[in-house]
Amino acid sequence: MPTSWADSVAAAENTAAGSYGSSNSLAPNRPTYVPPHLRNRPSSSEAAAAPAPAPVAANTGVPAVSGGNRWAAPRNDFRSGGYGGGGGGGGRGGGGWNNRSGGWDRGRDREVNPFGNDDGAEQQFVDQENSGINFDAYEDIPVETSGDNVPPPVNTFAEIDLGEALNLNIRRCKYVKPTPVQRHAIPISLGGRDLMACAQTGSGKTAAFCFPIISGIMRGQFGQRAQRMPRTACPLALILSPTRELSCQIHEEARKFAYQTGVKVVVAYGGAPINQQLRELERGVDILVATPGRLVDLLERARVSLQSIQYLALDEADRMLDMGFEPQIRKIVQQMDMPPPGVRQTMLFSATFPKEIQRLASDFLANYIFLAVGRVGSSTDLIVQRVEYVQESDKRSHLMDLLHAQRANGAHGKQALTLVFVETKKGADSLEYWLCMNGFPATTIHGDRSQQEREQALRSFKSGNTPILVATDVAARGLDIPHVAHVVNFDLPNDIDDYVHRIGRTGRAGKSGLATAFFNDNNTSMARPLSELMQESNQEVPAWLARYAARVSYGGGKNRRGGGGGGRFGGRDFRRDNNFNRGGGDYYGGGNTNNAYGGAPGGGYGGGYGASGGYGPGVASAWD
Ligand SMILES: Nc1ncnc2c1ncn2[C@@H]1O[C@H](COP(=O)(O)OP(=O)(O)OP(=O)(O)O)[C@@H](O)[C@H]1O
Repeated sequence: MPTSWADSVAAAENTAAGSYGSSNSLAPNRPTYVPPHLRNRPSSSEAAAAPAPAPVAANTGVPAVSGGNRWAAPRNDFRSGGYGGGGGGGGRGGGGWNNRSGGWDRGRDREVNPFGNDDGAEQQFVDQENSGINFDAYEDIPVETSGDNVPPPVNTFAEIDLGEALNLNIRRCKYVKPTPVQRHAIPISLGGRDLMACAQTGSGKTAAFCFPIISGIMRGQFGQRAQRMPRTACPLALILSPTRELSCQIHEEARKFAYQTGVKVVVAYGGAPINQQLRELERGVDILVATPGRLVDLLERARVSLQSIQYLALDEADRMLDMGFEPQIRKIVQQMDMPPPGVRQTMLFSATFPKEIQRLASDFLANYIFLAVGRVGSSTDLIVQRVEYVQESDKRSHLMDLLHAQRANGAHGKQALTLVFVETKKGADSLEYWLCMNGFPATTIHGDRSQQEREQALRSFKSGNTPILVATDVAARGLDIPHVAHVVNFDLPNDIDDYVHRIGRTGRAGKSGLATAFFNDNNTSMARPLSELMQESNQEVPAWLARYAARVSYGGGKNRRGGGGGGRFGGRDFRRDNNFNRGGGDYYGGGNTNNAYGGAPGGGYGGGYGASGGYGPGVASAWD
């Protein structure tokens, strides 16, 4: 039985044409390429697998925050003194609200409304859910926490005292209830605890680290910000991310969450004129969102000092700590003037967290809580994953085939937004050119394009003007592009974690999505991790891929799963490994698992949360 429209096409091809002629006996017996106009259409039920883009929802208008609020005092009213004492985040969680101005119209600066027009009544967004979010998809999601005295999760935003202005912005965003990672991570961070959090792509991690930071700054308990030099900016929070586009996106999101809270968010990233960013910084910054390279530049010019940092968040933390970025991150976090772990609060977030990276990351954390949201070692079930055996020389025509079928099945013959990942920058350019020549409006994003071109490409893709975006891994992580219907791995990555992030550009925020990968003999090292990942996320693994997976031995390396590799998101806290549990549990103070997938009976949440220390080292809690 065909399992996708592409399989249906393949089935039709099988009857219409000969075999691929591959000499490899493992390769599936596939016909030669037949142009789409010569083929039968796939069956209609399966054709629906490539969802059409929904209309883009416009932002609602935003009324001004009304009434005298608690943040009516002028900004920069930090109490004098050090870090608020207590170390280890002590004193962060409690206390009242400091007076901060709602909106930061100091001097020349007026806060621009990030929600767009101000013409809507509040009721308009209060009653509305964020369109298209399928919360049911998250209801049964397993959650695992480990560490000392894990604060209990919340079920609603109302249960958390985030502050009136931030709550209003949450409603403006139409977030009705917190996603699972938010339910757990926000109370942990508000409790002043360091956190390593692992949750699926598209599950709302950005808000999970932004809300506690904004709320904490609104409380304003951090004392006077010492300024060594008049032109040196001293942010209270630093959010680092690996790509310029992701930093921009986090900045946009954080500006919405911080609107009229008095908390100012500034972004700094490479490839854009530094002078403009310097001017922004001079006007004041509470939260700095940055890429590591540009930040190092600003630090070396002494235009930014990290001495007042209270919150450090690393988004895509495993990427930030892998070989490419680690030296820069160590320089920023350990060799400049940032307060040490235990004084600042540190939050690490990603959808993937290999154990070796967890080990590295623990240098940056103090007595942290590990949080895993999602079934252990799984990809999100919301993404339908297909793998097709395609020889290198057939990839273009095969892609064309997919795009034709997708267009034919799309609403009003429109092309659904399709993100095509390739390995090289040259490959991206040449595929883009070829697609355009063949009547498929495409654009490209990769490291050889100017920042202006990259941003323009992203805009053009998002708007649907060029519904096909050919990208290198620069677009693999974090980008939240609404209505991406299909991710095509034209060239498979060499690392299964990269695959997880790439396909995560679709199927976001509870929506469904489709991911197709082209596999051939150049990708044999991916056969096993790919088939395991597909199995774990309830996908059908083609028999030929299972054969490859069974034959190919893979002796370690990044794709090794289980033990050293650490699995996909939902991976386990590396402190639970035997090595780290010996000697009385310095690292690991307990584990709580809240999950529908079996496990040891007994226990439960109650015992794990008490101040008396939770579960003993290495003892897994009950699964609810
Ligand atoms: N509580 C919520 N209710 C409704 N929508 C939400 C909520 N939280 C986040 N979202 C939306 O979900 C989408 C995905 O969120 P986000 O980009 O933070 O995911 P992520 O977990 O960081 O993904 P990735 O791993 O790919 O970086 C965004 O469009 C965001 O606005």
